[in-house]
Amino acid sequence: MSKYIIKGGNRLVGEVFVDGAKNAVLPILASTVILDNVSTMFNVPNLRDVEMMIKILRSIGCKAKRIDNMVTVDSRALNKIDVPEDLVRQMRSSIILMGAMLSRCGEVTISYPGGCEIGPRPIDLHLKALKEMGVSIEEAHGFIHCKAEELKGCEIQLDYPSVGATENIILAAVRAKGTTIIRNAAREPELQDLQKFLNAAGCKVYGAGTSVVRVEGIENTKSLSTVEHTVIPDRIVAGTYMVASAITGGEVILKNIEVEHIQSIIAILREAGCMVYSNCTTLKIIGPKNILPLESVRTLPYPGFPTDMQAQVMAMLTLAKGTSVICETIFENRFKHVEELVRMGANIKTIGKVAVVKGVKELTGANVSAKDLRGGASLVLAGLAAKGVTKVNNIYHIERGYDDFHKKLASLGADIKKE
Ligand SMILES: CC(=O)N[C@H]1[C@@H](OP(=O)(O)OP(=O)(O)OC[C@H]2O[C@@H](n3ccc(=O)[nH]c3=O)[C@H](O)[C@@H]2O)O[C@H](CO)[C@@H](O)[C@@H]1O
Ligand SMILES: C=C(OP(=O)(O)O)C(=O)O
Repeated sequence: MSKYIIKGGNRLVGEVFVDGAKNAVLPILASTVILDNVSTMFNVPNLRDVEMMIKILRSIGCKAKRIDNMVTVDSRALNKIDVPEDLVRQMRSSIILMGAMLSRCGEVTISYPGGCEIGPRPIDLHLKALKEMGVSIEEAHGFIHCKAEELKGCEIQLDYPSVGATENIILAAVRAKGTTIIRNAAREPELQDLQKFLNAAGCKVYGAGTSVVRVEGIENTKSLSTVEHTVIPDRIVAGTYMVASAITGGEVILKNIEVEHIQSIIAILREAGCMVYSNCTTLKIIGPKNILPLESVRTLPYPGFPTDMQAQVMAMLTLAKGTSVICETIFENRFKHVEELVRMGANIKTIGKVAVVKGVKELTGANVSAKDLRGGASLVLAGLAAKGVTKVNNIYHIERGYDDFHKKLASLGADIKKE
């Protein structure tokens, strides 16, 4: 199994291009099945999860082709309603095919999804909403069979602004009879990108990015057209390179960002002493001489500070001049990186949802293991600043979400290689 070998201590300097967002392109790829047409996506990152979604689409009869960062999906020949279990179990986003397939075929059999093990990740909100839309659901032997004679638009009040549930409901609703209103919808930017893609094809989705989304169902698919869509930049990848600059006292320029999407990350990094200058699509971040501790970092649904940046910011705070407190409110078990950071000399104590990080003078290189995607990225960041050599094992987790991570870090001056 591959690993990253990092010799820490280099200050990162230079420019890095931020690729398209994994969490935007995955639901968009799933939604191509609804259109019964040809869709072309640009700025598609080369990631394990994206390749998995493309494999799933092919397995149900779609034709999908990648040329560099452009992916074309022709969903006209879709001919199966069973989504293969081995592929579905490899990532979380596969569950979004439930809404998409219901829209296209009125029926789907799918297993429970996989993805990062960051706590229990139920799909009760997805299923409850689909039932309200007239879907009958049978669960047995780890499979979910959904069928709807007719999908009915309705008013759905989500108990929690779940990203995946909001996406699934939107996709089920675009071809339902009547109008669907989702209240307490997730407001993440990836939902706005999904809306943009769907509406470019002729769907009628309004309000994505706010907590009330309205979808007017289209009964005749003949009115849907082919789409060309450029995926939004990945705000979490951007945040990760920002921390790479911060933790090494570096000076990094990020190209292809959407500054509005990363305001909460910018705020946290400024509080930690970084200098950040930006316009809409480019940002420069200069790491501080001394990282300042943060009294309270709390992960929250967008526009709050993202849970997907918690581990990376924790890596940075292990070297702060003082004690920081991090509260993880989204996932129940998203501190698996802590014991690995401790191996590198970090001083971190966790009690339930809270981690207390006492800054240490230096981290030391160690043999560590990625347990999930962002936790894995945090170990690489820690390795960039640590004294000596860090080996990060199980990097297949990291490759789910970062395109050419080691090459991009190396181009900024990091001493990192993949073996
Ligand atoms: C592919 C993708 O886009 N993944 C992102 C998405 O995951 P995902 O869509 O899985 O995250 P959700 O917003 O659904 O989950 C947030 C919280 O709600 C809970 N929940 C969710 C659904 C449900 O039916 N019942 C329930 O209890 C989850 O267990 C979790 O505690 O949003 C998360 C929160 O920003 C991010 O960390 C993930 O990177
Ligand atoms: C948790 C993540 O992804 P997923 O929801 O696909 O597991 C993530 O991107 O950090």
